[in-house]
Amino acid sequence: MTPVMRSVEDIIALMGGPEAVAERCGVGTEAVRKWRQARAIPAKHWPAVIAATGLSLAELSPSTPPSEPSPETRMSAPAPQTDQPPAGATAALVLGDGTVLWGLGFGANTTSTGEICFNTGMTGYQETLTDPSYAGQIITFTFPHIGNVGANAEDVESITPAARGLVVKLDLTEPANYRATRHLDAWLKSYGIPGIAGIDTRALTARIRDGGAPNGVLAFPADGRFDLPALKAQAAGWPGLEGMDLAKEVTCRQSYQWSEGLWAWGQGYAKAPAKAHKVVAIDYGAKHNILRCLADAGCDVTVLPATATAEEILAQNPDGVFLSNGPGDPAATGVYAVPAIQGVLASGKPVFGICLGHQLLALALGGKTFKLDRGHRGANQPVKDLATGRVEITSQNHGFAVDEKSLPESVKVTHISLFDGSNEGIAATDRPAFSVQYHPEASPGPSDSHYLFRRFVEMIEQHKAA
Ligand SMILES: NC(=O)CC[C@H](N)C(=O)O
Repeated sequence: MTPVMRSVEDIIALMGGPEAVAERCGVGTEAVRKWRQARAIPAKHWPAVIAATGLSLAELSPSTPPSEPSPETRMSAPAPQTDQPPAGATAALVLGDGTVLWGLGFGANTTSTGEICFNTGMTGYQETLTDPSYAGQIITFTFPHIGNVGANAEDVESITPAARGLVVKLDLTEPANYRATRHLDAWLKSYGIPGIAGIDTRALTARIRDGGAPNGVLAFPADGRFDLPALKAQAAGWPGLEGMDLAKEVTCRQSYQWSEGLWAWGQGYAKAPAKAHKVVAIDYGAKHNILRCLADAGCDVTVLPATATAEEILAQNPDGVFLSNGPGDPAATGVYAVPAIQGVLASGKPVFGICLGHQLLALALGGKTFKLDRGHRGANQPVKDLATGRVEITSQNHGFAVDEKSLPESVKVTHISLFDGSNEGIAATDRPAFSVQYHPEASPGPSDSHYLFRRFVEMIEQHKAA
């Protein structure tokens, strides 16, 4: 793997377009067309490119996604020396296999370790960064303009962001939005989160697509010194998300009441309407907008820590129990969460789960989960409702999934992903319990699936009436 700094398209644009490139390199435009197709410029032309752009050698190593190289135009020269920071580089993303990607640091001067995933959302980076399900992960944003609307105090999904870092293509610009109260850089610094810009995020995403999400280290040292052997060892030595219970790190320490409703243009967050039903929400790393959606649907929400036992949950005498989203491996969190959920199911109370809550419900009902080769993260993921045939565009963020083959007869599949056919929803046929893998609360993303909160409340109403 070669380091990734500039894409071929970027280099061509910098040089003034394909004709200019052909002229500077002394080739025909057909050759340039082939380079674009192969996403690589033959090494013998690099001196001409360096002369025309003023870029350093290390910045000129176009990525070559493993699945798409065209053999005749593939780079033939040895990869440039990556262990020396190119001029101007202030941060490094070091992958578990020793690959070093250099870039410009922003946010906090620190070093952080995690799984490098990618998110395809074009909006809502602040909500994404504050989604507790990103604990243990460094997020690569495929959308290049991250930071352009700054940061504010409203678009947050938790009190303290759990994401370990962010990787972006373009350097952060000044915020241009009337709601911005801070620069994203200052906001990240205040939470100790490092970022790196100048990375060819398309190539990094193609790499994750082809080889799975690597573990890595994002280093933005204040003194500009990189101990690469130590960083490589740190990246290679990180155990990975499988088997990791991260819910216990992000859950609330004690129970609390939630009363904020949904956000409206010009009004901010509403006071929740009259509360008809008492719902206990188990916080495995709950996004605030889920709690807002429950409150908006008429639920009086009491939030309990992830480790709450069935007795503690049922002692609240809830009309329904909600299982939240959260980070890490569901099987690891399931060690203590599954017995609690099974106790709740045995009581016959309605249960609704989202994302990690969906996976934990599946485990509690006798199913299994596994790590996906390619996680789903973005705000535009199509899901099919098998009962109606309708397609919902959904917000998603998960790296594990429910194994449909493992589900007992008493559990039916209700939703599937139209991207890869993986499971997106289940319902028990013998009790009032259902869940979805995606995020009906959006934030960020579309609100096609808000009806699920209504469905939960209807289930509670039916159960109360019975
Ligand atoms: N958003 C979530 O709840 C994520 C669930 C789980 N941590 C996964 O990655 O699959």
